[in-house]
Amino acid sequence: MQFASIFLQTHSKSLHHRLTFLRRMGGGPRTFPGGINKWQWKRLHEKKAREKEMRLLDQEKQLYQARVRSQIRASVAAAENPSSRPEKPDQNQLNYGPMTPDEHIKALADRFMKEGAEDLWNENDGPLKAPVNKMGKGKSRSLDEPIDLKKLIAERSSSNGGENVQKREFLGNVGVGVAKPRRFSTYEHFGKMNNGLDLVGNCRVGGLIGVSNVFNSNRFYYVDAARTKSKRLNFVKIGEKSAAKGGSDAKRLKWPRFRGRGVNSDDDDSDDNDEDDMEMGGDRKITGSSAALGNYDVKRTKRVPLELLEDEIDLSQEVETIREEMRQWKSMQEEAKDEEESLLSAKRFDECDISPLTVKALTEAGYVRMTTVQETTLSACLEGNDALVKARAGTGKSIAFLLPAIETVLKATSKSTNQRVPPIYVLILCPARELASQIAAEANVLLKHHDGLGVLTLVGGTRFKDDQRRLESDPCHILVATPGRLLDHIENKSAISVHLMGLEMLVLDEADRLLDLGFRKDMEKIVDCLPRKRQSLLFSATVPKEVRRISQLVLKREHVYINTLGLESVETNANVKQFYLIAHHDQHIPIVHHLIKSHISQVPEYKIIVFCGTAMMTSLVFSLLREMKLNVKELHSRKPPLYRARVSEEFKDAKQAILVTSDVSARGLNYPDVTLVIQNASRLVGIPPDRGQYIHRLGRTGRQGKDGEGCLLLAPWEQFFLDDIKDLPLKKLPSPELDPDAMLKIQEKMDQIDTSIKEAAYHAWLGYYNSINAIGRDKTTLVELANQFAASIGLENPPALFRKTAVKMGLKGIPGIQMRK
Ligand SMILES: Nc1ncnc2c1ncn2[C@@H]1O[C@H](COP(=O)(O)OP(=O)(O)OP(=O)(O)O)[C@@H](O)[C@H]1O
Repeated sequence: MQFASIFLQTHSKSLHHRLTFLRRMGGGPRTFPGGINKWQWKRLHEKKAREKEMRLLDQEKQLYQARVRSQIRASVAAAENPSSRPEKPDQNQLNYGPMTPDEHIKALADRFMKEGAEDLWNENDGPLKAPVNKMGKGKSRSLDEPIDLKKLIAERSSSNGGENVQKREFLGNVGVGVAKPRRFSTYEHFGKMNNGLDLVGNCRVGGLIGVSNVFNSNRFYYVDAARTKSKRLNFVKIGEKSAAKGGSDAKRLKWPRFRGRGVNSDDDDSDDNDEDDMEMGGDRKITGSSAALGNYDVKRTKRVPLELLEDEIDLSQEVETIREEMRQWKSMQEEAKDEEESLLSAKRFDECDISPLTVKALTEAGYVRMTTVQETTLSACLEGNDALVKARAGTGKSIAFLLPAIETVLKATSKSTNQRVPPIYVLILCPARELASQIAAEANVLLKHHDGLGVLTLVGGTRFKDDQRRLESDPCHILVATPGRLLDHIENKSAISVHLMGLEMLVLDEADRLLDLGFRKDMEKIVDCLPRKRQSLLFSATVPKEVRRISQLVLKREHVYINTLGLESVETNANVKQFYLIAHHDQHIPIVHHLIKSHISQVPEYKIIVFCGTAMMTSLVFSLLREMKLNVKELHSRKPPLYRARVSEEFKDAKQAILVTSDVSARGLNYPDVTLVIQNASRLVGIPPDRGQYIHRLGRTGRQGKDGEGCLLLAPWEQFFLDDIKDLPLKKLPSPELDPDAMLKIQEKMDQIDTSIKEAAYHAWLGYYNSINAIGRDKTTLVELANQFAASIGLENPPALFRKTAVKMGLKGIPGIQMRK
């Protein structure tokens, strides 16, 4: 101890000197994390700052490209139809049309501008106002006329930039000929430089000071002051900059394009000379030094001149792509117009070879001219041919088969003598009760003046005995039935088989549905009981190849195939705008709610149908939307027949209503003036089982040439379905911004919904997804999906429930679940 104290006394002074010396020479104490010295620390952070800078430059480049594209788009669109789109759409309203240039740019900015670069975007951004109005001075430009971007830019510059250049307003501005000056930050500091120049400064990350007319000055300076925790501003004095370069504005700097950091190393030295001296308001001097450790990340990077960027982008290709898009959109619109025109043919009913009494009834019902499908099929059917007819939804197929059906009955009754059992001459089969009732109602309209001819329906949900009584007491010539109930009668040896002995014509409406696996067996049995000598007519909006093959089951070999669509055209109505939206499951219900609300706000006489995968899911979605105080009705197979009939009638007559329904309403039902069809919030609603069903569901809107909209909602893993409908003109919608309050409320309401409804929906969901085999396609296990689904509807203890359900349903071979023996 003593030795130590003597040593300290004698050496303390020199030790102190040595330590001091060491500190000076060695870069100070090791206070930086990781044991690195201050220079390493500085270099590390400079590197990070450079990387960040690169990212921002890249994002800005993409935004620039987007702006150029948008500019072209605006000019082409405006040239074609200056008033076609509003300049600034109402943000609260959902717009299903093509994005305006503004929306397009904003969407791109949202996509690219991440990581602290949000400030590069603000509301003043966006494309020019339709340039043709100013530039073309009223002249309209043709789509094919080449767009001279340079000229366009120069004209913009001269029209709005001249004054700015004189005044030298330093307003941030990126883009080609941007009409409005752009401010890049939410925090802006306006001041006057002591040389009299106006200045807009910036104290947020990504702040950018530019010159308002980029094509005259070519300079951008980047100032990042966010990391300097003090409120100090860091500006680059642009006036000095040009002086330092010894050049006027006319002299361009040869900066390389996005090379390395996007900064010309040649200019780095001169930048140092410029060191950030700037006076604001003539009395405040702001100084920043890049040599100071605290300011290591103060950047004064020159942005790449936009002219150079312009060279880099292959504009001709961009122009061509955009032109092509515009052409497609235009041709779609024209097609929609043609569609409306071509729906009705020139031929009138009174010119046809049909009973004058039928013509009278048609005229009274307001039908004077035939639709295309009616005109095309009538003569072939009257000649007695078997026919397979394909025509778009809502084009009048029902009357197309009812007219020859009535003629058949008239011919048959005129021939027949008094028979003990009055025969049914025409049997019309269709897949759903509501559709059967609708067809019967339409037939009654046409039979109005045909005394003694009658129509009857045989559908499920009614008492068997009642059917029998009606058949006996009220003999009919035309029977409209669903396959299940008709087969019940045939198998129970009711009088129906005898009535059907005299059958002359069999009609299958929605033939592809009746011949698919769900109904095939029933159909085979029914057809076996019918006389072979008959005429058969098959009608549908979709006729897949396999259905054509199976149609031999019903049709004669020498039948005619009438396709009113033409080979090239799509199966959906051109006047229906189709969109799809991909979003995670937990967002689906809020999105459905959002879509409905937006639509209601835009369309006063709205009529919306939301399609769900199963009856129980329909029930769940209905309960939730009702809790959200929406004017909803529910229609699915679990509801009693009278209730179904009432709801269907109410929705038909309603001016404002929302129908949440299962596929019982997907086909044939003619609800007038439906404005929007939503299919499908997959978790809770369910993607359509196939392409055909998508088309039929969509066909509930845009009927008789009217306008309509359809939105398909998919979960990310359900995107495979898009392959099945890739030939249809669907456009992708960006995910909407959901109202957090509404989301919260939906969550609350979901918690209030009865657990039994949720469990039933969950059970139905399992069966549904198992049946459409979605799991195999996506390699996602049903268990995972089931758990996600359960969580999204707030169902507790889903694994146990799943096991129970899986065992009950006999779901085998599903990855991720062990079946108990
Ligand atoms: N010649 C006509 N003139 C005017 N309207 C007609 C004519 N023919 C049918 N309509 C009307 O067109 C609408 C659609 O008819 P219909 O239900 O028969 O279409 P569809 O082709 O069978 O549709 P889906 O494929 O959905 O079953 C109905 O409201 C019907 O009254």
